[in-house]
Amino acid sequence: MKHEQLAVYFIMGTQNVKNRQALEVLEEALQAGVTIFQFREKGDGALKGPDYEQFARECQALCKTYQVPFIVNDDVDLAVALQADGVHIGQDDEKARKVREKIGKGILGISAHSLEEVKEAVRHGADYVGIGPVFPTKSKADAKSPVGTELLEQVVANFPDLPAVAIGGITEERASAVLQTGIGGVAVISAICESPYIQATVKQLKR
Ligand SMILES: Cc1ncc(COP(=O)(O)OP(=O)(O)O)c(N)n1
Ligand SMILES: Cc1nc(C(=O)O)sc1CCOP(=O)(O)O
Ligand SMILES: [Mg+2]
Repeated sequence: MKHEQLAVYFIMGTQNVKNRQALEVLEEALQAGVTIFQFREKGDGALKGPDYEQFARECQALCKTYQVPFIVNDDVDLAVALQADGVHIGQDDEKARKVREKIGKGILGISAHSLEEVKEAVRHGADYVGIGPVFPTKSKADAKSPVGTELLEQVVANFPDLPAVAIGGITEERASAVLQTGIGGVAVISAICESPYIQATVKQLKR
C-alpha cells in the first residue's frame, strides 16, 4: 500500500457517535477527504448480530462511493464475508499468519507498541503498522501506556519504507507534532466523531 493512503485514517463505530447518525458522520468525513476507514464496532453500546453486519455493509457502501479503502477491525470472518479491502489486528487478536491465509492479498494492518513489535509485524507481512497510543486516549478502555512521539521517530528511522500510522489521543492541535516525526499519517476516532466541523478538522489533521 502507498504511504499517502494512511494520511488521515478514520476509525468509527456507532458507540463513538453521540447525538448524530453514525453514517452521517462517516459521509461527512469521506467528503472532507479521509484517506482510509476502519469499521470498529466494539465496546459498550456497540451493535451486535444482524444490526452489526448491516451497519458494516452500509459503511462499506459509503466508502465504495468515495473510493476509500474499507478496513474491518478484529473480525476477520466479517472482512472475508464482505470482501473488505482489509483487516486490522492487534497483538491479542487472531494470529497474523492465519489472517493472511484468510484474506489473501487484502490489506493487513497490525498494531505495534514497540520497535520489536514493528519488526515482528513486518516479518508477518503487515502492509502497514498502527503505532500507539501516542497520547492518552479515552476511546479504548484497554489501551496501553502512551508511547510518545519518540517511538514514531524510531519507527521512521528504522523502517523508512514501511507504511505506518500514529494512533491514540491525536487531536487537531497535536497532529503537526506527530507528523513532524515523518510518520505516514494519523489515525483518529474522537477528533472526527466529536468535531462540530469535520471538514476543518480533517484539513487540520492533514497538515
Ligand atoms: C490503525 C490502528 N492502529 C491500532 C489499532 C488498535 O488495534 P488493537 O490493539 O487490536 O485494539 P482494538 O482496536 O481492536 O481495540 C487500530 N484499531 N487501528
Ligand atoms: C483504537 C485505538 N487503538 C489504539 C492503540 O494504541 O493501539 S488507541 C485507539 C483509540 C484511538 O481513539 P482516539 O483517536 O479517540 O484517541
Ligand atoms: Mg484488535
